[in-house]
Amino acid sequence: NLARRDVPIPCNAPKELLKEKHVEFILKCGRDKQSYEYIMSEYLRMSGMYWCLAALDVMGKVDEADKEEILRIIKACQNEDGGIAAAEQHDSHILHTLCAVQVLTILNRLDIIDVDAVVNYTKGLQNEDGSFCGEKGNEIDTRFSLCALATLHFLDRLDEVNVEKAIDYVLSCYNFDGGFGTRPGSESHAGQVYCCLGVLAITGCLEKIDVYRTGEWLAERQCPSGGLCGRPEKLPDVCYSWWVLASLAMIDKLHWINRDSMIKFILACQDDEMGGFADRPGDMPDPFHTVFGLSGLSLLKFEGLEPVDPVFCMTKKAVGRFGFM
Ligand SMILES: COc1ccc(S(=O)(=O)N2Cc3cc(-c4ccc(C=O)o4)ccc3N(Cc3cncn3C)C[C@H]2Cc2ccc(O)cc2)cc1
Ligand SMILES: [Zn+2]
Repeated sequence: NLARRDVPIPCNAPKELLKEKHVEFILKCGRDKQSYEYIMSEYLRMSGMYWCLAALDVMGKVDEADKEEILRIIKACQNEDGGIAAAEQHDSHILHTLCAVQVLTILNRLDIIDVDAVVNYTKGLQNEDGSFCGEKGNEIDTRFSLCALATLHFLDRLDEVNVEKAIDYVLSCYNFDGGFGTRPGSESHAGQVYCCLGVLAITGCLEKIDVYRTGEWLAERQCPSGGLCGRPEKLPDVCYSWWVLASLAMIDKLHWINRDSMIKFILACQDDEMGGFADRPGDMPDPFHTVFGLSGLSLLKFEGLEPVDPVFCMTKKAVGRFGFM
């Protein structure tokens, strides 16, 4: 049917932030190492650590994390090629390399890894046309351009790759509708818009696109429920809230979204028993949707949360660790 698919918000959905429950939910995720979820999510471990730590940081509770255990795992996950893997004995990947660098930036402990080796690994992923692979010789995706440039940004080593070509490649993925896709000519998707705007924000080139056109494409993602979806006809999902809100914040068009209905949708995605956020009201919560729900609320200036940086989905405090910011 032509009516945009949407999700009803149950009348008994949570209407306030259940902060203490979310802290408990996140701390439990890393504690029970025998649980089915923990073992099955090994391929996500490094990313999961970032999603959990970033969620604690937005809530001002980083000190509750087991820092020594986190540092031990990250040290054990740096491979010979300089990259960092999801877990021990896994292959390096730029997604997990960035997550590890983000965790170490939040903890201010970049000293525990071989930074030069990480830079060398990341450089090796750039192709002739300026694009990046996620791992050597594998698929190309604008997501990996953001991961590579964000990694080098935190290591203050952006000059080690061809930034001009990286920008040209991202601009070659800019679509007529104001969105961005995974590769030139690919369909616009909120996640790719977020990654491509992130590359342009890190390199100070946001003026190279039509921010009004892109702002319109982003604002059109809001559904009657207040939720945001990644593409037309997709159901709203709290992680899309982050991709769209962070993208709007980067181009200073956050006010183009209805703030009240957006907050109502995100709060409705909380699980009032276990804590945590699900992708939409009533589904199972997970750390991924929890960090993006909390960070989306923070961008909307919801009280009781630390201000976050829209490009990196980390607190401004953690990102501003460097003098040069
Ligand atoms: C449970 O099914 C999935 C599906 C995809 C993935 S993913 O790694 O390719 N990824 C991130 C992602 C993570 C979770 C999740 C569950 C438990 C944990 C523990 O920390 O994390 C759940 C979903 C998810 N997806 C899939 C998704 C989210 N909303 C709708 N969907 C279909 C996103 C997916 C891609 C991704 C996005 C951002 C990013 O930084 C990394 C990966 C992971 C689990
Ligand atoms: Zn989602």
